[in-house]
Amino acid sequence: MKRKSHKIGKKQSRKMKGALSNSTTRHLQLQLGQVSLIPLNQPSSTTSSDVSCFQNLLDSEPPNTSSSRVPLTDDSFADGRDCILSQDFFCTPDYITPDNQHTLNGFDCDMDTPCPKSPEKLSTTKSKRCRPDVMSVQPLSPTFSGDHQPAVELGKDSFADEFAFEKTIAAAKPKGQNYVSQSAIALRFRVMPPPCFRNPFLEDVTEKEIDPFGNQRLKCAGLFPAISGGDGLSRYRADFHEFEQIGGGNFSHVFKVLKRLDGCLYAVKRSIRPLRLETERTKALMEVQALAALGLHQNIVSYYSSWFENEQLYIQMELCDHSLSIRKCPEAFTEAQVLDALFQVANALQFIHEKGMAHLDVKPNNIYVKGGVYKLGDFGCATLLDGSLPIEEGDARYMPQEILNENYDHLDKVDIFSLGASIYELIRRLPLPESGCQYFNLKEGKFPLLPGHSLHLQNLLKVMMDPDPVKRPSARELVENPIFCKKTQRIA
Ligand SMILES: Nc1ncnc2c1ncn2[C@@H]1O[C@H](COP(=O)(O)OP(=O)(O)OP(=O)(O)O)[C@@H](O)[C@H]1O
Ligand SMILES: [Mg+2]
Repeated sequence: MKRKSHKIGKKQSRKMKGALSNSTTRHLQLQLGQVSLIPLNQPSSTTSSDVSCFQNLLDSEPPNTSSSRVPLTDDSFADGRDCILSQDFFCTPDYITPDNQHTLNGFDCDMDTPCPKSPEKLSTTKSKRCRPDVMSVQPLSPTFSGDHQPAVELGKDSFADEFAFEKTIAAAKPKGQNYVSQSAIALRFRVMPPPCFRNPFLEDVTEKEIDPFGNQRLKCAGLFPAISGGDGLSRYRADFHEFEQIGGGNFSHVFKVLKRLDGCLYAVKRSIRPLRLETERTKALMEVQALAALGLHQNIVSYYSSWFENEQLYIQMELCDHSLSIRKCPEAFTEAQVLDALFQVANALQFIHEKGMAHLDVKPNNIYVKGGVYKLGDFGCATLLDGSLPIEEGDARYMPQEILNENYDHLDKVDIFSLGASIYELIRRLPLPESGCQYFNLKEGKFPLLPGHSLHLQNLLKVMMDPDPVKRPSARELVENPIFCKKTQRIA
């Protein structure tokens, strides 16, 4: 059985809902739509309800253009009180999601491609406008100096409404009454940056280069937990619109999401159980660190970003169509399809092994397909070939006997065995046995004939699953096998 100590438990839902008064709603809509302004005399204890309101607005259906706008006579802006940027808002991105973005309307978006085309540039974009007499604050900009260049371009409709709205605010509000306090700026740029982790998969980087604040941070015990959603706002909810759950393993749920800011589809993987202990977080981070250290390869699922929230790890990845699990891919593979999958995953393994890493959890569930391209994912068991990192083997059904016996001398050949076992399963369309005679036969590379498939392929699978790791081909040798000759000629 798979042993991944960092990924167990049940999903914890933390939706903050709160009752909204009309004025608070308008106020928060304004925060979402324009700038973050909280009256100075509003007690800081209102933070949690503000958060709830903010969350509610994010969770709610996108309002239509006309009703989503803040009434032009909003009291909080007309009364001329001093305003300060909300503390909460410093911890969350400030941008304006186009009204139609949730449904992808207005985007020339092919749902099959991970990056739908951006909307065509409109002649009037918010970023081009100069608004000298309107206070404009961009919490994400490096300074709050009043440079009136919003970072986000808006659609035409949004633009017209926003413009009318801003004009009214400008008229209603006496000049010089708004300011951004120094303490607010300090909050935005927290005194200490969050911790930097050493990536164990990357060599030749000194500790100092990685974390120049390391010494100071020693004095700040307790900072580490603060990265787990300490401010109560959800980066996931703020940055992404969730469509549906597309997968779930023993330890994570995977969702198809739209990133609000760039309008592209991604997969976000969230650990099911909160990672309360530092050791758990460090272990979970290894998946991210392995992906990040590997870099790009067409047969490896691309990694974009990751963060902790509510003590759960979120990993933003390239969205693929589905995995090769029997459930998702029930039809039998032809020999040509099998060779295609074998060749492409072998390429991924060659890349991984040449970077000094082993995957250690190769199986159909962890091989994804995207437009005919096979991609290896789930690096939760990845480790270094030299044995300098802890080793946790993946699903025992796909593991060779030596690793189950804790012989870690040929970790690259573990992946070769697992790939052979995965291809065997793909051909048979039956789950591999978990115990019994057949289970042990497979560990010795013994399996019945595979009707409809060439002897060349069957012999290759047998040698990939040889009980002696030394006799198994390396990933490079596999890729160079003459069985793929036609294929490589085609690619060349
Ligand atoms: N980038 C992706 N695109 C599409 N589907 C994905 C992606 N990543 C994961 N999935 C789906 O989610 C499932 C679970 O993902 P993953 O294997 O990474 O989670 P896990 O909890 O580590 O699983 P395991 O039980 O294998 O340890 C996959 O089998 C696949 O169906
Ligand atoms: Mg998996």
